[in-house]
Amino acid sequence: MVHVNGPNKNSFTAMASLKQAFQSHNIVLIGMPGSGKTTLAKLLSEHMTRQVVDTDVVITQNYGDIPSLFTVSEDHFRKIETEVIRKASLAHGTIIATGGGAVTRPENMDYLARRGIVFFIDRPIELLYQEVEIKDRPLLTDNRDHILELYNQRLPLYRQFSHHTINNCGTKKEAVDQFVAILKEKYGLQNNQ
Ligand SMILES: Nc1ncnc2c1ncn2[C@@H]1O[C@H](COP(=O)(O)OP(=O)(O)OP(=O)(O)O)[C@@H](O)[C@H]1O
Ligand SMILES: O=C(O)C1=C[C@@H](O)[C@@H](O)[C@H](O)C1
Ligand SMILES: [Mg+2]
Repeated sequence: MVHVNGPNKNSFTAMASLKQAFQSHNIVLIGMPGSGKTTLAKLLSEHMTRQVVDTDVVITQNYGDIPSLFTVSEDHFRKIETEVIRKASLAHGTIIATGGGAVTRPENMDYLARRGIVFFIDRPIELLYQEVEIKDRPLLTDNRDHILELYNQRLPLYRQFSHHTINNCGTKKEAVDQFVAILKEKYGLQNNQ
């Protein structure tokens, strides 16, 4: 029996078998803009042959580019994001990469945790400064120091809403290895299934 810390703890214990439970669950990545959610979701999907849904990509494809949606208002973007997250959360066995601000609306995290194992991608702030591409991230374009403010505001939320943390301070492969180790140890991942 697997004990999972955090929200929506017991869907695993209720399922007939661990394997069945694991295969029906989504793997959800949350974390700061530029922390590596999109990148690691793709690498993990190659490793596990699961599909990726990247909510920022779905938004862009269906509603237009993110900076333009923010031009209407942040609330306009957030409503769209919530609807995209709601739909993405209905999937089974998918890897869901979220936008950095998904944690700012608790209903998003409710949807994602219903059948999601939620991983916080924790990338040190110095590395976010170095690598984050601010052009497509409207909340960061006016002032790079805003990253620190967002980090301080959101860190407690990323912790609160995640079941596990990936310390993305080494190579991308090391980060993927951390996912695999947790999925094997806690959820019975075998042969990448
Ligand atoms: N472990 C790592 N080593 C080197 N570069 C990394 C690592 N993790 C992420 N990066 C780089 O950081 C940048 C941002 O990553 P990515 O776009 O995946 O972030 P994100 O969390 O999806 O951001 P957003 O919330 O804005 O969508 C990319 O250039 C990616 O290659
Ligand atoms: O941190 C945020 O609030 C955001 C991060 C990006 O992934 C996009 O979802 C959008 O730019 C908002
Ligand atoms: Mg992304």
